[in-house]
Amino acid sequence: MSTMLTTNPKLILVFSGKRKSGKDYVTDLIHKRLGPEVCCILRLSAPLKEQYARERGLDFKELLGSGQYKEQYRADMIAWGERRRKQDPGFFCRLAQRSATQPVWIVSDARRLSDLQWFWTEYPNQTRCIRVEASEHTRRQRGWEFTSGIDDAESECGLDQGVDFDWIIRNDKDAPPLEEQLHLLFSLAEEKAGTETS
Ligand SMILES: Nc1ncnc2c1ncn2[C@@H]1O[C@H](COP(=O)(O)OP(=O)(O)OP(=O)(O)O)[C@@H](O)[C@H]1O
Ligand SMILES: C[C@@](O)(CCOP(=O)(O)O)CC(=O)O
Repeated sequence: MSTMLTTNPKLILVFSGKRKSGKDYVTDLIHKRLGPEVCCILRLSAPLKEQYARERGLDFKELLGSGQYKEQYRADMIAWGERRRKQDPGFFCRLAQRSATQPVWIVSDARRLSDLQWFWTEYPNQTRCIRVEASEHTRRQRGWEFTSGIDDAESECGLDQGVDFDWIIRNDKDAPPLEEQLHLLFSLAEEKAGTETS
């Protein structure tokens, strides 16, 4: 199925990282800094969770949150999503970008090579890939617990090898401040969006 691209972004920042590494925290920080006129956050999991919640009568907003509610359904959501991706790898990417009109897109939750490949194929000049990293100790402090069948499966490990990330962001207490690590990314986004202040 050919992709009807609704707009032509200047820059697409595709984030990935393990559970509780801080993908949402870091992308929310970037969104606040650049502002809603310049950038929007695309969550590949949002259209998945919306349809999954509708089919099962669950709370969509809770599934989008960072609490324990979504963890009860994670394994089943992963399986549900993988069945859709098997038929059409770009299914959730297309849905997530359908109403994006800002010049800078932040994709907060890529998890598979097929996610990256979709953006590299559709937007080869605009796409940059960023990995958010945090130690297991830090992640546990944020509420993560290793779960067999999830943390050793594609949803969490699909981008562990074979990706030459443009940036690695370390989101631990002993890492440099996020604003410092994100400085060049902010500059690139402001340049691409034509909002840089001299
Ligand atoms: N640098 C930070 N300082 C303070 N709190 C943080 C930081 N990074 C993450 N957190 C907190 O840790 C928790 C997990 O972060 P976040 O939800 O961004 O992780 P995630 O990678 O999106 O996880 P998931 O894949 O489970 O959605 C949140 O409560 C978030 O507010
Ligand atoms: C089902 C899934 O989309 C859940 C993601 O939830 P979250 O980004 O961790 O809040 C993960 C996946 O698609 O493998």
